Amino acid sequence: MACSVVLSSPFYFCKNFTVLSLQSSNSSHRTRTFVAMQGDGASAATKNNSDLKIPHVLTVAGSDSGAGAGIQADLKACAARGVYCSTVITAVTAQNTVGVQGVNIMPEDFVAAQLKSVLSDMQVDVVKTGMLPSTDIVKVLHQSLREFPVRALVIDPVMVSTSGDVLAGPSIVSGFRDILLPMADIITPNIKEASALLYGMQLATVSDMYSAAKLLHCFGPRNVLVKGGDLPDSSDAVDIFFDGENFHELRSARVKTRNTHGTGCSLASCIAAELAKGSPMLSAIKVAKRFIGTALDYSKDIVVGNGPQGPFDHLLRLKSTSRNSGRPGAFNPSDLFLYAVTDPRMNKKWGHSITDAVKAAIEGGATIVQLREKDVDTGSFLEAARACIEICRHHRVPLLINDRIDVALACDADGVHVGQSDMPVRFARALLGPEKIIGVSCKTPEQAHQAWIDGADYIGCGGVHPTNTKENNLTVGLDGLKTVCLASKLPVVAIGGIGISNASDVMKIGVPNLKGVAVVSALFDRECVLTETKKLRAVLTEAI
Ligand SMILES: Nc1ncnc2c1ncn2[C@@H]1O[C@H](COP(=O)(O)OP(=O)(O)OP(=O)(O)O)[C@@H](O)[C@H]1O
Ligand SMILES: Cc1ncc(CO)c(N)n1
Ligand SMILES: [Mg+2]
Repeated sequence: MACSVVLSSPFYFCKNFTVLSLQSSNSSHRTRTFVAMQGDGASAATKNNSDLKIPHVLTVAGSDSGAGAGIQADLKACAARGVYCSTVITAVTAQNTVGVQGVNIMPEDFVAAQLKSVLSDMQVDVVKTGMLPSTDIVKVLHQSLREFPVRALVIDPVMVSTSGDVLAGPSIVSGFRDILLPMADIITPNIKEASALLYGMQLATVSDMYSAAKLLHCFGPRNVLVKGGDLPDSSDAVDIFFDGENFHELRSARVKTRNTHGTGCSLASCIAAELAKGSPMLSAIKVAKRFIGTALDYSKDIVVGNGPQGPFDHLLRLKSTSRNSGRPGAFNPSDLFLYAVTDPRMNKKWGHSITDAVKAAIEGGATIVQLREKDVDTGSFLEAARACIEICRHHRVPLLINDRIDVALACDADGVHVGQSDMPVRFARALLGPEKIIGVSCKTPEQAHQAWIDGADYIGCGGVHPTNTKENNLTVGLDGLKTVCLASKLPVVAIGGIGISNASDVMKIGVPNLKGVAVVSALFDRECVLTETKKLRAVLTEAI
């Protein structure tokens, strides 16, 4: 097969290469796979309670000691997508953000043993392959899949790492082409891999990617996704999908980051995960691509390692430092010391914008801010919250939202404060996740106990004294406050009718988990919020 023929005419190449024989061997395999798939599904339903079955991807790939790509990326991607992932390790690489320092290939009989262990026992839905470093391993995989058919096969024909290190030598290319591609439901080569599979065809443009996708389809996979992450001079991340009939050009904004190591492995694993959940191919690809883009964006500034290409964060937990600069991190009970609660009527009365009021309170010494924008429409509340969050992040002061979980989520606030008749804490926790701060108003030891059980971070106890910000509010007095503090396993902030004149008495009740006072009028129903906050701060500092 001459290279020049491939390069000069894709169509001619398809018609004249071994396409017909590939397709016929392919379709016979397909039939087997399909029949097996039907049987597999039926037996799964009779053997097990299928409702309890978790979607299962088996990855057959190499280990990356740096954990950005390979088996480790596959595990993280599947975990992030809510799918069980088992692993057959084909090679162990010594690898970091600089490159690949060593490769130790597993003996093929031990790869076979791993495959048998997993496939004979567990109900694997989808097999995804990554680094397959020898033709013998490719053959072993082929044999295992014939013995234990699965619903779908995703082949990521890993050959060269982005650092330029060879992960599967040129001898593997024919193994991919002749053995695996005809079995595949989808193949996901990057530009270099597509080129290698196509005998060195140059891929420099999106139009070349279209040609490559069509040519690769001739080798027998049902679907082809040519990934353009490494396409030079492209402001978008463009991938070309071809299902044998139609093309889809999938574009997303290219995230400016060094942390793209493992995008290919992760994309293929996400596709496998979505297929395992039952998605059709194109939706699986779209979900997977969006997931990679989000994860890259989320972790674009994290720094792991000193080399040119770092890993990204699949679990969206290691937050980008630029986006979250100033984010206060885990809840610190001492943040309750001077707790400022906003009030739109007071701001209106004194001609203060919400942002000016919040800024002044923080500059005066407030240690946490709660936006309590009653009777304000949702759009305006969100707008105010987004503006305030910038100020709070800048000063490393947590911002909480009163009542509105949706607003807190939309503006990525640090948490919420809920009342006894608002969203119950356990539901708020389920919606907000483990890291957001949740405070709840409590008047009794029973409520304080429940708050602890439900997963709140602090309680607000009051009204300690009568207040005009809450009508018909039962006051608990200093004694009631003390009783609740003693019963509470959570830190407490006192609220209700507290100001410069009585804050000291409140703090002096002498219970260690009373961490501070929350105030509305004492700061915001004043002409100069900055001055009043400074004065209150001085009183509180004096009292402890
Ligand atoms: N900077 C980026 N911003 C957004 N998406 C990207 C970026 N880089 C890659 N992608 C996307 O990530 C997916 C993987 O593509 P890529 O071409 O990087 O694979 P790969 O080279 O096999 O990856 P690997 O680094 O694991 O070898 C594709 O959907 C691609 O469009
Ligand atoms: C083990 C392994 N598999 C795949 C890749 C491709 O990113 C890599 N760098 N390392
Ligand atoms: Mg790449």
